[in-house]
Amino acid sequence: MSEPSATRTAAELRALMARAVREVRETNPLAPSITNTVTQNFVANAQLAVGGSAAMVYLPDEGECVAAMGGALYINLGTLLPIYEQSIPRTARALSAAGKPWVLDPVGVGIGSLRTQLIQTVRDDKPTILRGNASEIIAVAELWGLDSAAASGADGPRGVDTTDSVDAAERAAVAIARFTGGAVAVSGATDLVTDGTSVARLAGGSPLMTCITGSGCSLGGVASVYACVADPFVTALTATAAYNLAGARAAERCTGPGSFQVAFLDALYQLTPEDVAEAPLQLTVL
Ligand SMILES: Nc1ncnc2c1ncn2[C@@H]1O[C@H](COP(=O)(O)OP(=O)(O)OP(=O)(O)O)[C@@H](O)[C@H]1O
Ligand SMILES: Cc1ncsc1CCO
Ligand SMILES: [Mg+2]
Repeated sequence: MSEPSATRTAAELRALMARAVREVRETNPLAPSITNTVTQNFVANAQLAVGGSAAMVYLPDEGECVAAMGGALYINLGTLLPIYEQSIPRTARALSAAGKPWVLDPVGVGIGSLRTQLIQTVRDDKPTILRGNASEIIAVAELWGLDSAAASGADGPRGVDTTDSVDAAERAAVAIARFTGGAVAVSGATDLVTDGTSVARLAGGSPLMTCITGSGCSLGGVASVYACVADPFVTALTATAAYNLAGARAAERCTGPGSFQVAFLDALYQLTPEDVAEAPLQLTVL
């Protein structure tokens, strides 16, 4: 994995994004997951489509085992089971102790007490990449005490969906990235990715991505594949750009959500390093 430098230009980042896409296709890295039962199959298929390898587990010792085995891990809180009270903290601790990259998707933060408890428990294990929709990112910044005003003007998640705009989550995202030392990716019509030093806005995708379940979940899974070969900011940018391109292309070839999902996996599979390097990306240094 390459080390991040302080601040990089858009051209430097684009070259590293292309390298990440190429390296994943050449090395087929394993990025195991503890993820929700709704979208598990789609997450695994998206990881395979970009050239990675998937393995989904549930139990505490399995989480620790795959944390040692994989290049990076994906933890998604979408559908919690009682055993996750042990599996998720033990896996996050193992990752943090081993210095392994991992991606956290705090799906549905606010539903029930275990989700809140788990997000608070893994705070100091510092996910390398926090990925979520705008309402989820705002809620995590507040739960972690990083932006006490974050949720004051926010509407909050509605189940697993956002009610807030990506721009409304910028301050929360920057605060989280500065705390973790990693990257935060906020999804929406135009996505926002930050490492706490720079903020990138990436346009593209399709509104059809909100008509199928798991675009966001699988984006997190694909990010964990790129995390096996790239630093956090490059990882989050690469996955986000890949999704925006594949979403836009799939929308041109489909007749509705069902055929969109199939076309989307095909488009992910067909993406080249050059495509990703040329994706829309607007960079601002803070
Ligand atoms: N209106 C839109 N136009 C274009 N792309 C979009 C739009 N809304 C979301 N996307 C894209 O869809 C993907 C998932 O983002 P979204 O914010 O829907 O995630 P999510 O709410 O976590 O999804 P889920 O929890 O269902 O997996 C991202 O790649 C994002 O860029
Ligand atoms: C619909 C749904 N419910 C719990 S997880 C999930 C997948 C999208 O986040
Ligand atoms: Mg989601």
